[in-house]
Amino acid sequence: MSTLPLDARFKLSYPGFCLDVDLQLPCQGVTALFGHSGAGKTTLLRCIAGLETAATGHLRVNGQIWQDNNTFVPTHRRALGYVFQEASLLPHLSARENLAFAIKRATQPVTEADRMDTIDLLGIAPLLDRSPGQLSGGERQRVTIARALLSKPGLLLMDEPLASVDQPLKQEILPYLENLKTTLDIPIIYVSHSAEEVARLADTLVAMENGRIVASGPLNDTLTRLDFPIKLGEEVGSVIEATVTERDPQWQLAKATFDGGELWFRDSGYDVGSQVRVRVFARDISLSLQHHSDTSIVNSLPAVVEEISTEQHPGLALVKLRVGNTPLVARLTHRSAHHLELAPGKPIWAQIKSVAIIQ
Ligand SMILES: Nc1ncnc2c1ncn2[C@@H]1O[C@H](COP(=O)(O)OP(=O)(O)OP(=O)(O)O)[C@@H](O)[C@H]1O
Repeated sequence: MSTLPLDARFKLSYPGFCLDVDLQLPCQGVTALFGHSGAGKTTLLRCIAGLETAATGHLRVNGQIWQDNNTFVPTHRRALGYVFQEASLLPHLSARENLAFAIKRATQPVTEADRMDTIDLLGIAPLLDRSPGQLSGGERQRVTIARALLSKPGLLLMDEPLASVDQPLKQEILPYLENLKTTLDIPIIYVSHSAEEVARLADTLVAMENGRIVASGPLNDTLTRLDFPIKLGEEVGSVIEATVTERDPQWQLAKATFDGGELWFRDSGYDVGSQVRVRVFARDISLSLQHHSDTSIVNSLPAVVEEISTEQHPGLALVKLRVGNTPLVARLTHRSAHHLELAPGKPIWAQIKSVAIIQ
C-alpha cells in the first residue's frame, strides 16, 4: 500500500454549479466529505471514480495517476469500490452469488480466508442464501459493502450509504462501519451530511460549499474551529479519542484517559485498554474559575481559553478551549463569559456531565 497522499484537483462546470477543488488526503483512514445538499460532494466522488468524464484535473491514488492532462483511466480500471446511497445488488442473484460476482472481477485474487473475513466483518453469514428482495434495507447495504470490499479496492468510496435507512437501521449499521474503519488498511472517502456519522467515523474532515473546499483537516481540529463554515446548530462540539483505563462495575461507569485528562461516562461494556471515541456537545460543557468537588459533575478538566466568538444568537458565545493537546468548544451566554472575565490565555475548569457524553 502506498504511503503517498491521495492528490485530487478537479474543475467541472454545470449550469449554475462549478466544482473547483484541490485536495490532498491521507492514504489511510476515513475522510468525510461533509456539506449541505448541492455542495458538490457526490460530484467530487464521481470525479474520483472517473464517472465525470468532462472534469479536468489531476488525480493520483496510491501512487498511480488516474487522471492528468494526458491520462484518463476508465472507471473499470480504477481499483476502487463504490457504495451508493441505495444498495445496488443484482436482484436475481442471492447475496452469496452477488459476492461471487465481485470476486470474479476483483483486481487481485480473493482467497477463501479473505471472503470469510469480509463476511464476518459485515455480519452477513446468515444472509448469504437470501436474494436482495428478502433482505432489510440495512442488510442489503451490508451485503453491498461486502461486495465492494471483495473487489479488493485500493480505495473505497461511500456516498451516503446510510441515507436511505431509518434511524434504528442506521444505528445497526454504524458499528459495522466503525469496524471497517479499524480493520481496513485502504483509504475510505465517505460522503455525508450527517454530523453524527462524521463524528463516529471520520478521521479527516473535508467541508464543502458551492463546489469548493471550505475547511479541511484532522476531524477534531476542524470541527472545533470557531469559524467552521457549516453551521452545526445544537451539534457543535468535539470528538475525543481516548483509552478506557478503568471500569466501575458498581455504578456501571467507565473511565477513559485522553491527552488532556480523564472522563467518566456510562459503561457500554468496554475492555480496559480499548480505544473509544466520545462526542461532547458544546452546550454540555460549563466553565468554572475553580475546581469543585461539591457538585454532581464528576468530569472537571483544567483548560485554557483560546478564542471566543459570537454565535448566530447574539446572546450566545462559543468558547474554544484547550485541554492538554485536545481542543474543546463550550457554548455559554455572553453574560456568563463576561462574568467569568473569559479571555484568550485564561486558565479555567471545563465541567462535563457524564450523562451528556455520547459514544
Ligand atoms: N449531471 C448534472 N447535470 C447538471 N447539474 C448537475 C449534474 N450533476 C450534479 N449537478 C449539480 O451539481 C450540484 C452539486 O450536486 P451534488 O450531487 O454533487 O451535491 P451533493 O453535495 O452531493 O448533494 P446531496 O447531499 O444532495 O447529494 C447541484 O447543484 C446539482 O444540481
